Amino acid sequence: MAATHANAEKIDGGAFAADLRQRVAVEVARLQDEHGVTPGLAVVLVGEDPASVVYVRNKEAQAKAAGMASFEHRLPADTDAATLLSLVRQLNENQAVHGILVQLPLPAHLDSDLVMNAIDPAKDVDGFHILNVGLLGTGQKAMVPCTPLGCLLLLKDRLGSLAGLNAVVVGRSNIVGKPMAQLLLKESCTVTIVHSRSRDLPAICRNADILVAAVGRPEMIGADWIKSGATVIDVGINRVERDGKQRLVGDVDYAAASHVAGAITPVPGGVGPMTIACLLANTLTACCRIRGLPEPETAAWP
Ligand SMILES: Nc1nc2c(c(=O)[nH]1)N[C@@H](CN(C=O)c1ccc(C(=O)N[C@@H](CCC(=O)O)C(=O)O)cc1)CN2
Repeated sequence: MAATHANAEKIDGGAFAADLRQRVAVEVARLQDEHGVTPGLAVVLVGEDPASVVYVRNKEAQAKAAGMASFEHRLPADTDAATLLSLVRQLNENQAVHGILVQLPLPAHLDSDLVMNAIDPAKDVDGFHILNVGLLGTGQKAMVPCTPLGCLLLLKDRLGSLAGLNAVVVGRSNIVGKPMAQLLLKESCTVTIVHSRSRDLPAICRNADILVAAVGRPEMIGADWIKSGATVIDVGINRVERDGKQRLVGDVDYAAASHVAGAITPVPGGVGPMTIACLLANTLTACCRIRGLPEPETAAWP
């Protein structure tokens, strides 16, 4: 039986993201006034995966709302690799484009590593290019993947220094789990990554001051996996049917975990909105670096 804690604080990622977007918009306006430069974000969607269609639409709308130029590219699901790579090369050359994002997942016939590594690393606002992966892994100035960056910002806002805390990351994906672990390590946490083959997952998680759940399994993490007072970051976005209705739930059983955790992100309204806000912050940072201008105040890394 897990020790109970007064009801956990709900970490409002929606509000934090709105504030970050606003701060990015202020810096974009300043860049235009002082240097005549407008940051440009190119978003590429291949196919019509329903969730991706929504995410891409939101990215474009939020880029425009922040005063950026948005370059939108929709390609059919049967697009071949040569066509996609040719578009990426054109965007690499386009001086009005400072950030390039190819929405994942790509259709199965396309090799996402090949596509990510074709993006100019300076314009890789997703931080998925192998050069940025290596820079992050060695603690150097990199473009940092948006979702883990959003998680880190929420954690630092709540906890201040993370040094010395036990952090457990559940999931080892290249998009979230691995970069999240790197970021926490850079913050001097003691980091453990667990995954489907790990032994006694609940016992390892119960040792976590910070628990980041990124497995993609609806409500897999219950109250008895959580240390009393821990900060829980739920990256999962799972669509489930409950009482005949479609609902969105995380990887953590929110209601149960709330009685044990000290603070927890909800789904929706937690990590999700931070992903796009961090994308805008990365695009602004990329623009400043490419133009040789000082780093913007919203550049959260390193
Ligand atoms: N090239 C990339 N592809 C993907 C990324 C990424 O960072 N780069 N991440 C995810 C999807 N994603 C952004 O692309 C994303 C996911 C969720 C949200 C979000 O705002 N979620 C809301 C709920 C929205 C809903 O109803 O579905 C929330 O959690 O509150 C934004 C962006 C995979 N692909």
